[in-house]
Amino acid sequence: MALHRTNDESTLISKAGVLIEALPWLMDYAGKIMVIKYGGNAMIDDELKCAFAQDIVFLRQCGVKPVVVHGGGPQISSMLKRLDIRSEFRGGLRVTTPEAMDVVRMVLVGQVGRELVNLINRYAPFAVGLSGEDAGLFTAEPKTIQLDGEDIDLGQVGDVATVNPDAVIDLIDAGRVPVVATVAPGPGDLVYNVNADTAAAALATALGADRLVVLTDVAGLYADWPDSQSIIKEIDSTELRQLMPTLESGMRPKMEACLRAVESGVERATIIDGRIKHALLLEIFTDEGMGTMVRAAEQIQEA
Ligand SMILES: Nc1ncnc2c1ncn2[C@@H]1O[C@H](COP(=O)(O)OP(=O)(O)O)[C@@H](O)[C@H]1O
Ligand SMILES: CC(=O)N[C@@H](CCC(=O)OP(=O)(O)O)C(=O)O
Repeated sequence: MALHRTNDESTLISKAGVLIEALPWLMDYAGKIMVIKYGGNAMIDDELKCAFAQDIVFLRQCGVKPVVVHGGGPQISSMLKRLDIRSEFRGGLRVTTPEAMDVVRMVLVGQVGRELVNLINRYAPFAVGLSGEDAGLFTAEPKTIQLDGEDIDLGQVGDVATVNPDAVIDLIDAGRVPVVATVAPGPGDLVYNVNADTAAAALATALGADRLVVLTDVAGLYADWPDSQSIIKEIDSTELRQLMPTLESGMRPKMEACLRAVESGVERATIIDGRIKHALLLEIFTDEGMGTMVRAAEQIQEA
């Protein structure tokens, strides 16, 4: 025999309220492709990683088609340190020597990707890991940047040159959840290190995804970093373009990626705080949402 634990009526009503609040969002997003970028800085501990995996399974069970693109910057840095290989960031990107590239590939594909696949598959056999090297998913072209008017050589760092999303679409159609690591083949028979935000935006565009959601380690985009009063709730692409030169470090490739995505047809790109448990579900299924949402200026005018 099992007895009911007594819950007062208001607790029960508020539980039902949470479910009902999700209803319009469930109806809106069923059948839609959502690219979710999981940054290495948001993979703080096992509990958070498990909660992320649960959120992905939850989305999939609700009929959403989630595609995970993962980072792993801090995990790469710690392995490079253990192996005594020097690495530095310029303009938010890791200068990648051939020696460092072996480590990037090993950590992203063989460690971070594998772990996420296993966490999701604890619930149901949905997740399949792949990288830009699989089935021609991405090709890379060497990335160059300018800092203070100077050309910077980033080594084996790539931008996405082409995307062939067929393998990802096959997996989605089979009810799977693709989990993508962002290394990609490019010129000179080399493999390139592609920033995960950049790759997520390119994949979201190629898939015609409805949404790009980026989990990171801040509450959102700050207009005046690090003034905590300056977190932006919503910004359009024109305003973001103006803010771009003021952005520092990892936020620059991230916001560039969001800009590219919304200007290429992704309806919304959102930056959320992945340090909060179940941030993804809170963003997708609550009216309030989380973090900073970017939309194309033209789209807001049309609405
Ligand atoms: N304007 C800004 N708003 C928010 N964060 C910023 C801003 N400028 C710089 N940052 C930094 O960018 C970091 C996020 O980028 P990054 O470390 O590359 O994250 P991830 O590993 O999730 O890709 C934040 O932790 C913060 O230190
Ligand atoms: C070129 C470049 O910087 N590549 C990144 C790839 C991983 C990544 O983007 O991870 P996060 O999302 O956790 O930052 C790196 O080597 O760290």
